Amino acid sequence: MDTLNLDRLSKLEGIGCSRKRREDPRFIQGKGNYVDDVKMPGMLFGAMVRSPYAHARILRIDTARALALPGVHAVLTANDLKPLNLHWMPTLAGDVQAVLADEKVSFQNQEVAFVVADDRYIAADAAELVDVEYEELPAVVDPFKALEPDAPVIRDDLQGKDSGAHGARRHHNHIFTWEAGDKDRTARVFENADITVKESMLYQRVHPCPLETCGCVASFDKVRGDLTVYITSQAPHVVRTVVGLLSSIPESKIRVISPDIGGGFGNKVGVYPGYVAAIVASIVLGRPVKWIESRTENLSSTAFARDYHMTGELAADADGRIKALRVHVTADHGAFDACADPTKFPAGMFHVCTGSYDIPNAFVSVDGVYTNKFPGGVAYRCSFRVTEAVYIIERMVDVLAQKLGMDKAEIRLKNFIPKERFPYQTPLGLEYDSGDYDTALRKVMDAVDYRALRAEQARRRADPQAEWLMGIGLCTFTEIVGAGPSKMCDILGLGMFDSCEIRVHPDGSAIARMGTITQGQGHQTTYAQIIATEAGIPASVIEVEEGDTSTAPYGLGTYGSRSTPVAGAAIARASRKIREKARLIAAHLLEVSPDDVEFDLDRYVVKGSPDQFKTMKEVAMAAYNNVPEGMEMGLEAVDYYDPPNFTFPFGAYLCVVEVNRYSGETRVRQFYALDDCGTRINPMIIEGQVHGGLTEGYAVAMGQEMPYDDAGNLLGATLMDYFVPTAVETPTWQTDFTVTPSPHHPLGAKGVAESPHVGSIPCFTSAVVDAFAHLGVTHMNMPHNAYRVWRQSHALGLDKR
Ligand code: PCD
Ligand SMILES: [Cu+]
Repeated sequence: MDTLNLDRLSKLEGIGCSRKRREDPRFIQGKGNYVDDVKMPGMLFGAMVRSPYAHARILRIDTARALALPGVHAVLTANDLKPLNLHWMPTLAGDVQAVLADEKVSFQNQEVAFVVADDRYIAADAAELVDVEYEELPAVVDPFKALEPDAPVIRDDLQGKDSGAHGARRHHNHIFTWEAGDKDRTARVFENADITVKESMLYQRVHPCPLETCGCVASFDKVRGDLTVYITSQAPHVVRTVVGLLSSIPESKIRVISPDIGGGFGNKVGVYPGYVAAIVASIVLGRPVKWIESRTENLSSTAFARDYHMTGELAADADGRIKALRVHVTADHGAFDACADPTKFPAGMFHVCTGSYDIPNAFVSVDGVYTNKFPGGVAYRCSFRVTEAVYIIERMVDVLAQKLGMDKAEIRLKNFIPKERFPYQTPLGLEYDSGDYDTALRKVMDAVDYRALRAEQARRRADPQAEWLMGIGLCTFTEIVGAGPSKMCDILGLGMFDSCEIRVHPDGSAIARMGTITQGQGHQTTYAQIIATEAGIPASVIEVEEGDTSTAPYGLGTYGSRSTPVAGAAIARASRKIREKARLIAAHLLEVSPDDVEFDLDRYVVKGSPDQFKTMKEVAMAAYNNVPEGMEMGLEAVDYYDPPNFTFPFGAYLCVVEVNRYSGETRVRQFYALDDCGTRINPMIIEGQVHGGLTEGYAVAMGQEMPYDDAGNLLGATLMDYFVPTAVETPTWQTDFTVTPSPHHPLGAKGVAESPHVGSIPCFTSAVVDAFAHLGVTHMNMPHNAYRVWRQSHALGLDKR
């Protein structure tokens, strides 16, 4: 391209450009607008009264003392919600959840009553004046114990129901059994295999812990009958539909606005009791009501992640060819099944657990179980149980390599799905769109000099005095993102498409609106880049707006790295519709046939005579005064995109750790992350997303957990206990990429934001275990904090001086 064209190209700041983030100037100046910044005239504040017990009968609630406190306007309990039929609400998983506890509580910090007062302080004081009399019941926090015959009944409301939203229930605390694959054939392969390995592991309960906690401001206008809800939600349209269904207010009278969001990470997909309570309070009192969670409320009641007890088995030939995979999961869902998954998949996309490998036979089953823990099961930087799936397969491949005495990299290279085999049908029912795993892993091995690392490790292992043990971890993962094809994926019956609407103004600038909502990812920056390339409008004059249901087209929201695969495609297609109409207008202006005009970056050129052209800016003006005979005025387009399949980003990660045999301290010496997300829209944003995902992966692998005591007390729901790494703890990341475009996405782009989280977690475990692997250790459960790692060292006698 000559310099003139390069100049025009760079002015567009389109796909592939590391354009600076449009949203940052307001964030770094403290000018963001979050839910807690919303202030309305006459606004009241709500606070929750919560249960101190994990399991108890409620004998009596006395609100008199609270109501007597000056400044208190109302105290809502289940009894107030009953006439409205709102004391229970449906969950995304087809279960129901108590909004305010009805007769009994089933987890610690469960919502019992909602106090509304003039300000936060009065509300908090009044919450302490609500007298609740409990009769404590035995609690169960272990899903295996919950399935014992005489285990306490957690859900009285389900007694006698032998089936639920996902089929048969075989015990009063059993929720569902979900299966995929061929059980009998897989069993036969295991019986006849040369080698089999088996390992059980816990992917511990964690919490997404966004910086901004959950909250909303509900405002019901009694005169007009309109309900406006400002909410920190990853799916504002879905919230509008749910609120409409629950309240019988028509959706046309409900406006849901997600303003700036201080991180979502799956925590802000669901509808929580606090939202319902604030909305009801606003309707009852006719005044705006704000409810904002405290940190402890966030960490103990809205949406945990993981809590998967997994057993994996692999069958292989003596030379290391994998023949079959079998996995069983006991999934602890807490007291209500509120997992945020597409309706048909109670274990999300767990069946991506055959990973990057060509495994001919597989069978997976998942049992969901109730315990006295808070509900959730959200996709914490993971597209619905994908991180659990990647964890089990990556761990099992390591375990198999160990049993065979093979190198971890070698066994992977031997079993990868070859790139010629895509689209690839997995034995668990998915079709991978594209991949090139071999190239990715080899690139990483070269970049880090894998052989030299192994040689260094061998020397270290041979030295009995070495204080620091060296471990090398590998992970070659396949993600599944972009939920999803409506034939497979829906939420409450709504297909998981997404949308884009673009309006080009007479001066050539534009506004674009989508059904997704950024929580920090930078959509305002990257979406404009797609339009720039596809419609020839400079990104700098495109406003991107999301999150207001009164202006944005309906969409299912942002989670599961679905924005690029789904909304990104809608944006490309809407832009192409604009481009097509613009071409007809340009031809009209140039007085030639439309077939003789072609699109060139930012203009329409008469084929063969580059001097004859109309710029997109000129066309935009003409769209409002001079269009071809019979054409409608204006220049706008809408697109609703229902993807034909998911996209399957992948990556190869390597981690080197140093483990102190005396203290258990683990230092990450090197972390090399190669990601392939197909076509890259903004390389700088991708790198930032990868850094963020790796840091959250480090958090989960090395420190995050939500432990309970036997009475069901959550130990440590504060940031004193719950590990959120700062710049001090965070290792240095090295990033790299390959580009394998998705064949079915209009831009070839796949999601990227979750991959680093999903891929890094097993990589850290792989590295820590590897430090002890020569002594026969095959697995260590997370989190790999110093105490737990020291215990391993101690068990092997390594900590003796
Ligand atoms: N190829 C490509 C891809 C992508 N990109 C970019 O990057 C980003 C991202 O993307 P994605 O992957 O598509 O994704 P989304 O959908 O957008 O998002 C979501 C994600 O995102 C992440 N990241 C982040 N960041 C921030 N800052 N914040 C937040 O919150 C967050 N979150 C997280 C999570 S968790 Mo879930 O919800 O759990 O499921 S899911 C998730 C954006 O901006 C885009 O545009 C590009 O450029 N290229
Ligand atoms: Cu997940």
